[in-house]
Amino acid sequence: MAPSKSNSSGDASVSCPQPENGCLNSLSLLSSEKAVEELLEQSSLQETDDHLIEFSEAMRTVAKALRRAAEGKASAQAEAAEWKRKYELERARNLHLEPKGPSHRENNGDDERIENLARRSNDQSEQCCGSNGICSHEVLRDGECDTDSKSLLNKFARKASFKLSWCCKGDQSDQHKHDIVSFERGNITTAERSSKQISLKWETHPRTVLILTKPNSTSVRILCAEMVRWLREQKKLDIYVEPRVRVELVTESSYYNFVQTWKEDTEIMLLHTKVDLVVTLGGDGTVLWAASMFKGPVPPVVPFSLGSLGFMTPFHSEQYRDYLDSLLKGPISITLRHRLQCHVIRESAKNEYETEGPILVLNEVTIDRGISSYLTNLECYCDNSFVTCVQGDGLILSTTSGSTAYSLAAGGSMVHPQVPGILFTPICPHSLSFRPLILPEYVTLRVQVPFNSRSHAWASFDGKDRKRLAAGDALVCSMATWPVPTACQVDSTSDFLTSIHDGLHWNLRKTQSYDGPRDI
Ligand SMILES: NC(=O)c1ccc[n+]([C@@H]2O[C@H](COP(=O)([O-])OP(=O)(O)OC[C@H]3O[C@@H](n4cnc5c(N)ncnc54)[C@H](O)[C@@H]3O)[C@@H](O)[C@H]2O)c1
Ligand SMILES: Nc1ncnc2c1ncn2[C@@H]1O[C@H](COP(=O)(O)OP(=O)(O)OP(=O)(O)O)[C@@H](O)[C@H]1O
Repeated sequence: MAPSKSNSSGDASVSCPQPENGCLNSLSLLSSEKAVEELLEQSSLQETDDHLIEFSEAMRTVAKALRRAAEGKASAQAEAAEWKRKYELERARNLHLEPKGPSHRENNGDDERIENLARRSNDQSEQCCGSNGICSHEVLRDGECDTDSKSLLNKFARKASFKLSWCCKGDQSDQHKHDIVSFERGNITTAERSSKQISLKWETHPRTVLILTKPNSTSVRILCAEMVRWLREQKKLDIYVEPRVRVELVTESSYYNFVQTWKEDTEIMLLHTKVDLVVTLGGDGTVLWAASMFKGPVPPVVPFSLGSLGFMTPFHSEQYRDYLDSLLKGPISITLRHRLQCHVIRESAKNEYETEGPILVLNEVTIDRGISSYLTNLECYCDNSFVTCVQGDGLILSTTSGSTAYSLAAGGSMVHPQVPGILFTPICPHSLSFRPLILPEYVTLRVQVPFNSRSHAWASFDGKDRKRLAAGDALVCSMATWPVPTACQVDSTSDFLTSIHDGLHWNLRKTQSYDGPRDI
C-alpha cells in the first residue's frame, strides 16, 4: 500500500471543509497559487505527510502479519490431515500387532500349548466367547503378544479366567447387540443398544489381588494391613502391593513377608498378566493412580472409599469383608470406564514416525496456559475438520468418567460414565458464545499451539505429568483400546446417581411445602 496524500485524514490544519469529499477537493477550491504555496509552506502539511507514511507502514506490517497468519492456518490444516494419516497408520500398526486368534500367531510349540490350555479352560465353561460375551483369555493374548511365550504360559496358568456379559432386566436371552441401526424393507430402525449393565463372571477362582493405597494416611495403612491379613488367611490369595507399602507392612511385622511387590518399574508392565483383581484404598486420585499403572489391559478394579469425595469409589471400607467376599465369588456388575489415548507431537520431530509414547487418561487431558499470563491460543481439529480456536485459559478433553471432575468445574455437562464420548470443554473462554461440546467416541482430536502464539501451552494428564507445548507442537487424542473396568456397588446407573447426589448434592433443594397458593 503506497502512502497517498489523498488519504482522508481530515487534518484540521489543512482546512478541509468537509471530510466527505476529502482533502484534495478542498485544495481544488483554493483559487490562487499563492494560497497553495502558503498552504504547502505550512509545517502541519509536512506533519500530515509523516503521519500518512507512518500509517501506511503500519498497514503494511498488519497486512504482512495477516498474510502470515492465513498461511499458518492453511499449513496447519494440511498438517492436520497429515498427522491424522500418521496417527491412523500407527493405530493400524498397533492393531496389526495384536494377535486376534491362533491363526495370527507363530505356530511354535509354546503357542500350541497355550492354545490347548485355553481350549481346556474354554471347555470347562458352558459357553465361552459366545456372541453375548468376552472372555478374559482373549484379553490376555492381546496383552502378551511381545513377551516370551514360555513365561506367557506360566502367566496364563496363574490368571483367573472370567467372562463378560451384557445383562438386561427381565430378559435372560438378551444378547450384546452390535448393530445400532438396521434397514429392513426400506425402513431404518434403531436396534437395541449395547450399553446395558455389564456383568463379570469368574470362570476360575481369582488367586491374586493387587492392593493400591493412598500414601501418608494412617487409616489407609491400618486398613491395608488388616485387609492383607484377611485376604491371605480367609481367602488364601496371593497379594501384591507397591514397594513403599511392602516396606511399611514388613516394618510393622515380619508376618507380612509373604506379600509380593516389584523392583523395577518395567515389571509394572506385566502386572496385568498376574493380577486378577485390583483393590484401591483412597479417593478418586487413587483410582486414577491405579489406572495409570496399566498402559494396556486393566484387571477389574474395586475402589474402596477413604477420601473426601469419592465419585469413583462406591465401596465403604467398613464392610470390606462382605464386599470382597461377594466380589471374589462373582458375578460383578462393572462399569467399563473409557480412557483417552494422548500423543504429544513435537514440531521439531514432526517428520519422524516415532513420537513420544502414548499417555492414557481416565479423567481428562488439559491444555492450559500454565504460568503464562497471556490467553492460550489453541487451534483444534476434529478428524480433518477445523473445530475452533480456543482463546482463554485452556481446553479440557475429558472422558465421560471425567465429566464430573475438572470438566464439570469448567461448565461441562455431567455424563453417565458408560456413555462413549469425548467432552470438549473450554476453560474460561474469552467469548460469550463458546459452549462445551460432546463428540462421538470414534473421532481423533488434535490441538495445536499455532506458530504465532504469544506463549507456550501446558498439557497435563489426569492432573499430573505437565508437558510444555511450544509453538507448532500438537496433542493428538482419541479413545483408547483399553477401558478401566470398575466394580459397581449396585450397578452403573445407581452408582452414578448416588455419586452426584451424595458427592455434589446435585439439585438439592428444600421441597416446597403444601400450604400456600394453589391451582385448583
Ligand atoms: N477446578 C477443578 O475442579 C480441578 C482442577 C484441577 C484438577 N481437577 C481434577 O483433579 C483430578 C485429579 O484428581 P486427584 O485426586 O489426583 O487430585 P486432587 O487431590 O487435587 O483432587 C481433585 C478432586 O477431584 C475429584 N475427582 C477426581 N476425579 C473425579 C471424577 N472422575 N469425578 C468427580 N470428582 C473427581 C477428587 O475426588 C478430588 O476431590 C484431575 O483429573 C481433574 O479432573 C479439578
Ligand atoms: N499409590 C499411590 N502412589 C502415589 N500417589 C498416590 C497413590 N494413590 C493416590 N495417590 C495420589 O495421592 C493424591 C490423593 O489421593 P486421593 O485423591 O485418592 O485421596 P484424597 O485426596 O484423600 O481423596 P479425595 O480427593 O476424595 O479427598 C492424588 O493426587 C493421587 O494421585
